[in-house]
Amino acid sequence: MVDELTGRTATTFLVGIVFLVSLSVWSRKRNSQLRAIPTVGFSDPILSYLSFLRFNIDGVRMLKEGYEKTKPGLFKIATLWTWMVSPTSPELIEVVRKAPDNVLCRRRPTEEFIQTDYTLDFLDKHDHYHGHVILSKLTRITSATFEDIREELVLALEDNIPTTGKEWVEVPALEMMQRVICRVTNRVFVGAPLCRNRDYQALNLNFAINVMKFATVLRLFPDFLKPLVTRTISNLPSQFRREMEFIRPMYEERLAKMEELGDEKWDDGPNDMLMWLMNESKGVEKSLEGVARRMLGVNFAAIHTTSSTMTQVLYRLLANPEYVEPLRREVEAVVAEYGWTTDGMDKLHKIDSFVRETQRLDGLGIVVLVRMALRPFTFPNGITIPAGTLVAAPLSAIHTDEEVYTNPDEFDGFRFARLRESSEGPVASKHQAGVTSPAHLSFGYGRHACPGRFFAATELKIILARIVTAYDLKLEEGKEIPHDLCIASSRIPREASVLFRKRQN
Ligand code: HEM
Repeated sequence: MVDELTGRTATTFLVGIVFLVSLSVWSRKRNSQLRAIPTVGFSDPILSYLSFLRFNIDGVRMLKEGYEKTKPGLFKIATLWTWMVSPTSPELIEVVRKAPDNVLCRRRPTEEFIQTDYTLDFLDKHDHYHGHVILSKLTRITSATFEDIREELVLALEDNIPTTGKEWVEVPALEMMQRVICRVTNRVFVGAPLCRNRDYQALNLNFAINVMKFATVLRLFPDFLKPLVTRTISNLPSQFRREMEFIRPMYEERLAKMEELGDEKWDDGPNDMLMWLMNESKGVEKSLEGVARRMLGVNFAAIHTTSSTMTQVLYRLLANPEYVEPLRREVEAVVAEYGWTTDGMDKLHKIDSFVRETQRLDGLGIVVLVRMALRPFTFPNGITIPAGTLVAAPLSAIHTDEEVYTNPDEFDGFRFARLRESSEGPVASKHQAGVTSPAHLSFGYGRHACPGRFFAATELKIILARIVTAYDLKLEEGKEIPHDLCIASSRIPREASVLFRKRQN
């Protein structure tokens, strides 16, 4: 028995050694091709794994170090299987932005991270038409849709912040924002009353969490086992079925009407995401199942991103309460002149700036424009990276570069409002929330920049405007805002209780 155990331990040990040696040989090879690029942490094939571990908890500092030492060049940091190469100048970022997808691919890193083949394969692989729908339809919010958003927001905040009289109520900020944003967003995706259905909201909120959990488990398995693991434990198919049941009545009614109209245009037809997807989808994607999956996918992209950002905005406001009064005054002056309208939203420069500044310093990730080289790629400085290398812009370092921003580490809520007022024409609009550039990358940059960014910016602004004008808010005595949780390249706000009451002055 003891002999058997010793034998088994020795075999495991031997397999481990062989594995590490092969890994080392293999990574030495990949390393040699990138020798010309300075490393943050260890360049040595084996020790570089220590740097990979460090990146998981200390990424912001490592990016800053690489950025400051190598600007305007390139630096690299070890990831588990490959190297991540980071461009540090606007010119190099432009080079990455312009590279075609068959050279620097956007889809491949996401495929690995979300395991899209087994979770959301329909979203990326076969047909990306929802991106066009988001950009062309969701961005152009009509005044009727804007009025719907406002109405839903007022009701959603009342339901989720149950204030009575002058009493303060304690609300978990992140959870509240998730519910509010899920409901408001779905007012535009499926309309009322479905957007108010708690089970429908829970399905859309949990779907994203379940995808991420399942992808984390799947990454532990070799490729050949993934189909089996998916068939055995994935709960995503049952969620697709539930989404189908929720939208079935609307889908079938609309389909019948569309068939009845034939080639004729449905002039006063519904104006929501469900309808846009039904109109734009083709072939199998037009089926109830195709549209239901796509609805879940669009919710996946929209809800947690916006609600985490809005939570960060709220935390910045709590940490800097001196902004509340000037924000209130701005909203009241604008609403008095334009009402709660899209035109009015465009005039909320301070609100806009506060959101953009929060995204500059907080945001949801510390790198962006993440691409994988599918073939060797040569930068203008002559350095070639081999296929399989990751490329990613060091967002957190760029956003805190003193050559780009004055007092870059200071939260200056009206920074972008001042920049906007001191410039004119198209240059002024560069500083608006939702607009991307090599200096402000929270929504990405270039042809793969977030297509939902203008909608997200509108939501964030109207929510902030409503909260400052309708509520007083503070933290409980002695409590502080928790720092965001930074793991590897992701950054998410933690939960905190916030005290709200109806506005008193
Ligand atoms: C504050 C909220 C949001 C943030 C911070 C955010 C951020 C991002 C970022 C950084 C990317 C990747 C860009 C790149 O790879 O270069 C992205 C992609 C994407 N986002 Fe957003 N997003 C937000 C809200 C939304 C909303 C509301 C929607 C939809 C309604 C949406 C839909 C998408 C889609 C479909 C993509 C993939 C685009 C492509 O591959 O071409 N996002 N987003």
